[in-house]
Amino acid sequence: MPSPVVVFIGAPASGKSKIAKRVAALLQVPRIDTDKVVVAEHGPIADIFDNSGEATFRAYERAAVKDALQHRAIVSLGGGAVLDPDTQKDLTTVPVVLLTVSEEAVASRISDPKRPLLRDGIEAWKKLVAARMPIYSELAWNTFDTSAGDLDAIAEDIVSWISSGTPRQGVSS
Ligand SMILES: Nc1ncnc2c1ncn2[C@@H]1O[C@H](COP(=O)(O)OP(=O)(O)O)[C@@H](O)[C@H]1O
Ligand SMILES: O=C(O)C1=C[C@@H](OP(=O)(O)O)[C@@H](O)[C@H](O)C1
Ligand SMILES: [Mg+2]
Repeated sequence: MPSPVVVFIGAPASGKSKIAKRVAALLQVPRIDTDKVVVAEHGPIADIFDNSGEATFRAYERAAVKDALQHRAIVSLGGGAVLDPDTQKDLTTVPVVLLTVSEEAVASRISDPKRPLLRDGIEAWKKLVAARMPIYSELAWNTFDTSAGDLDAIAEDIVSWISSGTPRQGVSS
């Protein structure tokens, strides 16, 4: 069965969707963003949370992740997708890139109302990230920080790592 070239995980607004798009373009491989799949199938994420609740969103998300992981693609997950135990299990066998971002750098990126879990702003982001970091770190084969530097340069660094055979480097401090 085909499997992803690389899967992006990490905090909301760490740059997963944007960087995955650039990496896919550089490598000329299809890109699948699981949030985009959920939106195409079920409508805006904020509406799903408001009308049906987070559990329903997570079920839609898990279905999108399960399908995405069966394609040879660059895959970007939503920040909370790794909370699902089956997704954690699935991610043990594919190259996983963790994107990180500092609290200072992310502050200006999270005003977008599309993320219902961040309606309380930076404090909500900090809590989410602190709770999830053990899972992110456990799954990551390599980590790239997006706090500084432009998106194209970060994407090029990630492509170099992929081209070198995705060696496991763990989480940089
Ligand atoms: N290195 C960066 N420099 C500047 N802006 C960035 C950088 N990385 C991400 N962003 C911005 O942060 C926002 C969130 O990016 P996105 O790819 O949607 O993150 P995620 O998918 O991780 O939530 C976007 O507006 C994007 O342009
Ligand atoms: O962190 C989360 O739980 C979420 C992150 C979002 O994706 P991004 O990480 O791409 O912003 C999106 O899946 C949803 O709003 C929930
Ligand atoms: Mg995204």
